[in-house]
Amino acid sequence: MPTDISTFAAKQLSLLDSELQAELEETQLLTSTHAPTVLQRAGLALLNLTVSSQRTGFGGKTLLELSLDSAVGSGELPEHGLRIGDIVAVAEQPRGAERKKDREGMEKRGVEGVVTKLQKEAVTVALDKDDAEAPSGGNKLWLVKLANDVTHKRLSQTMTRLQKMQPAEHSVLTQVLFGHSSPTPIAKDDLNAKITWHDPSLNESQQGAIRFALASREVALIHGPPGTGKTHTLIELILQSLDRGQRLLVCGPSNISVDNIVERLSSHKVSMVRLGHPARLLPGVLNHSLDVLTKTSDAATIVSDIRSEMDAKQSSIRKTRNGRERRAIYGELKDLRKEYRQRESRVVSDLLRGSKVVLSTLHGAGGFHLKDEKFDVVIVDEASQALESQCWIPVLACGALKLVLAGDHLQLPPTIKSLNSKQAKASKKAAKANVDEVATNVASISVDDSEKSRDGKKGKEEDNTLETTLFDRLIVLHGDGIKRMLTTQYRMHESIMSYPSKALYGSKLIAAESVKARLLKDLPYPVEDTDDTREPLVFWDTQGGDFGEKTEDDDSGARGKSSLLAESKVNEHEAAIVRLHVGRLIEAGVKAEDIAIVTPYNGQLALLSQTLKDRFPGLELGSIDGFQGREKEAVIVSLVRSNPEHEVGFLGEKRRLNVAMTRPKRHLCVVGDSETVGRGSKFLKGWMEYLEENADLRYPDPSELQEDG
Ligand SMILES: Nc1ncnc2c1ncn2[C@@H]1O[C@H](COP(=O)(O)OP(=O)(O)OP(=O)(O)O)[C@@H](O)[C@H]1O
Repeated sequence: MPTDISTFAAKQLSLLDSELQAELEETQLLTSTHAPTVLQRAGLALLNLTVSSQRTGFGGKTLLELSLDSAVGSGELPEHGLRIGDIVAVAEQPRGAERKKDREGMEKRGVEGVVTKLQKEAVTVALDKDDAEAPSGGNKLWLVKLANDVTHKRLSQTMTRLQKMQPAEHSVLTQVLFGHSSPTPIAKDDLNAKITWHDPSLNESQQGAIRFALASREVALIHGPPGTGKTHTLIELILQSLDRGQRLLVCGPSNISVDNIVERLSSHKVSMVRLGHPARLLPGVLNHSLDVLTKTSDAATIVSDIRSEMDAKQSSIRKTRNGRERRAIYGELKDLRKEYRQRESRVVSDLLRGSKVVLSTLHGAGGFHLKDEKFDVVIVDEASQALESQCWIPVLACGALKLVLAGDHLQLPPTIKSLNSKQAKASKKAAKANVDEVATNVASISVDDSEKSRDGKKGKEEDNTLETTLFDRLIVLHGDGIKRMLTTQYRMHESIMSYPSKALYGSKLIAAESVKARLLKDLPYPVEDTDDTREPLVFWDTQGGDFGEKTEDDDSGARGKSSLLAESKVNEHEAAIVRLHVGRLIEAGVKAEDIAIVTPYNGQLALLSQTLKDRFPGLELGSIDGFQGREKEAVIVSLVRSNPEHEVGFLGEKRRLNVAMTRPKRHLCVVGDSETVGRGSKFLKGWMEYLEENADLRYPDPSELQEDG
């Protein structure tokens, strides 16, 4: 059934609005109810700053470097949670009694900008407005993090554009993406055409996926389960498309996903440009950044001359004696900036025009640089981690004829805040003891909905929600015929892989020869052969013991905003088993940095971190959600839930469990109560049964477990 494009876009717009509201509520709640010092402690503000330098950055923007006022003490900034790309306001620091009132007006009077550089002693902010007068001289300044509505603006612009398009303006690709026409059938000859592979080691399913993507006219999905070489496959697809004279726009939801591709492409001498602020890019990809190329290419001198002139003017502002002098300089800077932009944009468009591959985040593809650029194919990596509206940014920006999405819809989708806050409200009402699931990520209620819609059992209406990704929706719309799955995985021991393969991937996964029997005892450094290091799969079953979970207030004062909302679960006995198991692995010689502990509950994570971080430096501890995309030699999963009601909370989300159980290479140790967990869902029941039959089963002996207070 085709979807009405304008109705779809309108619904997305309203969902995006709720999402923004949820984010604003969270941030405003924090800034309006807490004193600046509290905000600083929570990592959301920096106090007692002064401008240590002012210069011109990419796009002619003013860069303010802020460091601690020397009257305040040592040069290092206090610990903070600011990240590059955060939107902040910089303003004069309010004094004494006026503090609260001043803070309320801060957004109006201060200047806004984006954090572009973080050093131990300074933070650099690129100001948004050209003519914003940077706060200068005299008083101390402070900086506070604001809600980021930039992303939202671009998403809603994109959806508004889609909404307003007349049917005649819809490209063939757009029509296929909404089911108004079917994808052009692929001719057998096209699929079997002779191909000279750049990488002869590609396996059959990878080659098949590339052939399929090359032969598809409008859309192709590459389904890459954990460790199956999705990015590896995309690199070959990019090279093959270039061989066919195509021009490509390659995107991912995060900077790291894009950089990963740039790094791997760079050995192939491809003419490419990476869009995006250099401060957010990996050092290894800087040579391909548009900003850096603009400075280093032959044409760059005409830009750098004028940049030096602007810098000189910027620094002279600080020496001015009155407002008139300052205004005069701002006037001159305005003219210079105009000239600078004209020259810079000539250099930029020459560079872009000469590039066969342009890479950027999905969001970055909506910038002005690509306004007049045309591409044959848009390729999106990690597409099941992106909102549908994000994927439309590159598609609409460059008039693409074809879209290739690579991802795995059976791992976790992007985080949706409005869902969390809805669920927070619902669960607060629903149960006294059961409020914790808001702490981490996606709500299981709605996730179940989207799972059903993937199975095609749900009505069309439910397909249009934020958490339904484009990847999901296209499978429902056009069926499995538009996707190809990669089936050889290069990460996990066969017994670690088997259950997720059977339960989620139609038993199609195959463990590559090189990994299927790898054990910890075979690591390339000395590891003893013990009961633990020769086992790929261990299950510590706590059923029947006195191993109940507890609900805890999360008052750790940690800086994630979620921690301010969360109550969480802990299970001290499980923590003791985890400590015992880690201790044994390390004693056998496994390096701490080769071991990770993951758990879905922040409370459990905090408890484990307290007692293990110092004892075993290098050991990694994290939430399951934060570990997506990663791998380790050994992974210990603490499931936490153990209660007479058989409540499993968000363990019920099989995509979360899938992520947890597919991170390890050689050893997976599960700690949990099979009695509680096994009643959670069909998937969990099956998993417990699989573990009981295939894992090395352990039953905790209380005398061995050392507990921490
Ligand atoms: N054909 C192949 N032959 C041998 N090794 C391969 C092959 N394809 C991929 N690999 C290896 O498998 C690992 C995973 O590859 P890659 O990073 O491309 O996977 P991915 O699917 O993008 O990752 P993720 O599992 O996080 O989605 C890498 O170490 C890669 O070198």
